[in-house]
Amino acid sequence: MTTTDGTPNAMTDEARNERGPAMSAAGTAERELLPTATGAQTLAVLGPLLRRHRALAVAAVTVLLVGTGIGLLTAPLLGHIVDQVVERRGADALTVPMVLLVAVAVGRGAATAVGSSLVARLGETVLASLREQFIERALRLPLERVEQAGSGDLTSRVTGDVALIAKTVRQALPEFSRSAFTIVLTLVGLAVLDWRFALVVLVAAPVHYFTVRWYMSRAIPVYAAHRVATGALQHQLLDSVGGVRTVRAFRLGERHVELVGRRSQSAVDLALRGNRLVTGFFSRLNVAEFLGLGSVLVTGFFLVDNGSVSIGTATAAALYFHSLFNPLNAALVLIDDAQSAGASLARLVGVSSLPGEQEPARPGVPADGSVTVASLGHAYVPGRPVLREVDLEVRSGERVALVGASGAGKTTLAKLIAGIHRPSGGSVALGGVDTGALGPAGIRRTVTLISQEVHVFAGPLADDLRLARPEATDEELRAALEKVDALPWVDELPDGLATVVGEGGHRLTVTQAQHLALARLVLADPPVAILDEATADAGSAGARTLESAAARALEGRTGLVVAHRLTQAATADRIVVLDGGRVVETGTHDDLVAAGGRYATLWAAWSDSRRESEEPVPG
Ligand SMILES: Nc1ncnc2c1ncn2[C@@H]1O[C@H](COP(=O)(O)OP(=O)(O)OP(=O)(O)O)[C@@H](O)[C@H]1O
Repeated sequence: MTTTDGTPNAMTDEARNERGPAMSAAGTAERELLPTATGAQTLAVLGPLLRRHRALAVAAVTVLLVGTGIGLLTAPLLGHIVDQVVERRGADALTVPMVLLVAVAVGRGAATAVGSSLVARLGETVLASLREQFIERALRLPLERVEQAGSGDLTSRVTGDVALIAKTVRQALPEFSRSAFTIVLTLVGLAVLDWRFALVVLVAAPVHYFTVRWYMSRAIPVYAAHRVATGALQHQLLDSVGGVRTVRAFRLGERHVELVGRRSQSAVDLALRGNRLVTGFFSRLNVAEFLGLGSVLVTGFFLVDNGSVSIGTATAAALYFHSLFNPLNAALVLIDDAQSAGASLARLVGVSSLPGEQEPARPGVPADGSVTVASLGHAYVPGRPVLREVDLEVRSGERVALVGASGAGKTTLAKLIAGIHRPSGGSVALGGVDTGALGPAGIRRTVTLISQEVHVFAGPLADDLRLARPEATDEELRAALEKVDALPWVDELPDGLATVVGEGGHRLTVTQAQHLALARLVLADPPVAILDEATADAGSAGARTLESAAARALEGRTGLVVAHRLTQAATADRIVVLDGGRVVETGTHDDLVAAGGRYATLWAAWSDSRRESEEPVPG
């Protein structure tokens, strides 16, 4: 199905969820969050992405290695200078090593800058591919799955997790690579000076090893739990703030404050636990530094004493070890960032590896615009059906109004026909083909649903319209707008079709946004269109304008209209009345009024309310 408003329907359903106190109180409590990938699954997704950029990866590693190698010359050069001074060789003997020191600094700086930027580029490129993969899959997730998890879970992955990985890729990854190379090459440099130096440096290694193990075993679950807690908190905030009217109406304020407080407390507790771990981690690293440097100095003393090495070499060894402090600490601290980024990455990959919509091998082709609903039933919550045994036959080109009290199941029926939800029972066929055999893409081509919450995408108005038909010319866009009576106001916009609308642009009224949705419907030109409350929210004058626009947009196609304004029902070919999830009446307006049943009661109430507001009642 297509919603011409293009809104991921999660928001629509948030609004629906908002309605009942039952959900507000309990619905957020037990959500089945979207999955998080295991380490192996994450690597399995990252591997091919990295392989695609092998040349860039090799170039980045080579340049960084060269830069680090050049930097390692600093310590021996300083050691050489110390030897020259000890041997009282005079100032001239220092010229060459000094010039070399400057050359080493410049060479190392240049190579490190180029290498870091190559690593960052590699990281950004891989992240971009991963993000595209994630968004592509997220948009194709079955709506039920997103609803089960709560839209906050998906939103926090798209925003928080992606931002965290991006930050790590930009800042931590280049530094981590530099540090790792420096550590390895410095150890090699120590061994070249004298193998005994390399050996004693390893005294500190067990402390490092156990510190990292101690930290990782505690930090991984804490970070993973922290991200989950933040997702849950974000969802709770969306629920409580987004549903503020319902919360107030049902006096659920205290309950919601308590829920937000509880979720917020659990996020804070986990953050504090993370902080305590970091402090413990650094104290242990200081012990390792003390042990390592002490060992190198004592070894240097004995080696110089027995004449095995010069004072300059011992100095170089001490400088080497000292120069390990920064990269070692940086690399270990970055493990912290890597942990968080790893947890976020696993959450992205978890969504990317969910099964998406399945297209049938040979999708069927609808013969016409007819809609056949047979024994249709649906329950959002198992055991609580909201539609039962609904049978409905809509002829191609017919206009049917769905009428009923609030909660009768009109929107649910509309969504099941549009393929947004999969029915719990029964079947829907479009143009004689079962929706299962049509597949998601086939359903999208056949039905367009316009819901009340029309989303106007930020950008030029023409682009917004072309979402429905990308290849449409400006003339076709204008014709579609004219058909739904929107051309006059579009022509009056500062830049006409090129006017930037939506977030940050020209603000459209509710009626104008609905006009756009109807124009998109005309452009998409599906054989079946469903208008769900499309005119309900526009105020009386706006609603009348939209009613005639909607009637024109439905010309030449099958139209199902969820009619809150019964004037829309009165002009339909047929009216289907729903009550408690069942079809209780079907017929024309005149027949149903004459029958004196459910519809006649609704019509009488509607007419009374209209008379009170002194609007002419048709029919
Ligand atoms: N996403 C959802 N999750 C759980 N229950 C839902 C969901 N959407 C709707 N419901 C419930 O299903 C029932 C039918 O709702 P539906 O929106 O289909 O009725 P409606 O006739 O369109 O109502 P209205 O005229 O108020 O829009 C209601 O009890 C509603 O609370």
